[in-house]
Amino acid sequence: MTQTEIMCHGERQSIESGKRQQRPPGNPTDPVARLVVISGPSGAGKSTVLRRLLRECDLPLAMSVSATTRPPRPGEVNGVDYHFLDRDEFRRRIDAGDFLEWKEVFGLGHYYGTLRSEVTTGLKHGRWVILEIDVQGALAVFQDSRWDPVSFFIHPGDMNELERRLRSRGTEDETKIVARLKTAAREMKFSDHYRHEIINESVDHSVQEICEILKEYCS
Ligand SMILES: Nc1ncnc2c1ncn2[C@@H]1O[C@H](COP(=O)(O)OP(=O)(O)OP(=O)(O)O)[C@@H](O)[C@H]1O
Ligand SMILES: Nc1nc2c(ncn2[C@@H]2O[C@H](COP(=O)(O)O)[C@@H](O)[C@H]2O)c(=O)[nH]1
Repeated sequence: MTQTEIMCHGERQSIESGKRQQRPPGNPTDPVARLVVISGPSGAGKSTVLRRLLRECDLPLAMSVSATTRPPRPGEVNGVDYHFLDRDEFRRRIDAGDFLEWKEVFGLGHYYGTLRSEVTTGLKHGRWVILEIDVQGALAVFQDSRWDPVSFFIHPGDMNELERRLRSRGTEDETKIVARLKTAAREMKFSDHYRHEIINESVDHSVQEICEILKEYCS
C-alpha cells in the first residue's frame, strides 16, 4: 500500500493511501510539507482567523507573506503584513519569474501575488505554508499539478454580515467596498472548488475547525 509522509508536530508520520491525502505533496524537494490555500470574500475574516490559527494550532504552520501594490493601511508593516511594492517593482518581479501566482484583485488596479521564495523557504523548513489568496489565484494553484493543497473557503455567513464586517473594519472607502462586495458575489460561486468550507460565524470555532481538519491529514 502506498504510504505518504507528512510533517506534523515536527515529526514524520505516515498515512495510508485511500485517506484524504492520496498524492504526494507538490514540492519534489521536500516530501514532508505541503501548501494550505485559504480563500473567501474580502471581509469574511480570513486574516483574523489565520492570525489566531498560527498562535493556537500546534502544527508547524507558516504564512506566506504576499506582495501587493496596494498602499499599506495604518499599522501594516512591510514584510510582515505584505511586501509592499510599487507597480514597476511588481512588474519586474513578474518578469523575473518570482511569483508562483499573481492577480489583479477587485479590478481597481492593485496587484497581489505569492512569491515563490516565501513558499520554498517555508517548505524547506518542513512547515505547512499557508497562502491567503483570492479565488483566481487559488484556481491557478489548483491547476498546477505540482501542488496538492489542502484548501479552505471561508464564508462570512451571509452577504449582509459580510458588508457589516467590511464597513466596521473601516479600511476601505465606498468605491472600494462596492468593488469588494461585487467580487465577493462572484467568488462565492467557486466555494465548491475547495476541499473544505468553513462558515466563520465564530472565530473560536473556525480556528478550532481548521486546526482539527489539518490534523486529520496527519493521522
Ligand atoms: N467570526 C467573526 N464574527 C464577527 N466579526 C468578524 C469575524 N471574523 C472576522 N471578523 C471581523 O470582520 C472584519 C474583517 O475581517 P478580516 O480583516 O480578517 O477579513 P479578511 O477576510 O481577511 O479580509 P480581506 O480579504 O479584505 O483581507 C474585521 O473587522 C474582523 O474583526
Ligand atoms: N491572488 C492573490 N490574492 C491575494 C494575495 N494576497 C492577498 N490576496 C487577496 O487579496 C484580497 C485583499 O486583501 P487586502 O489585504 O487588500 O484586504 C484578499 O481577499 C486576499 O484573498 C496573493 O498573493 N495572491
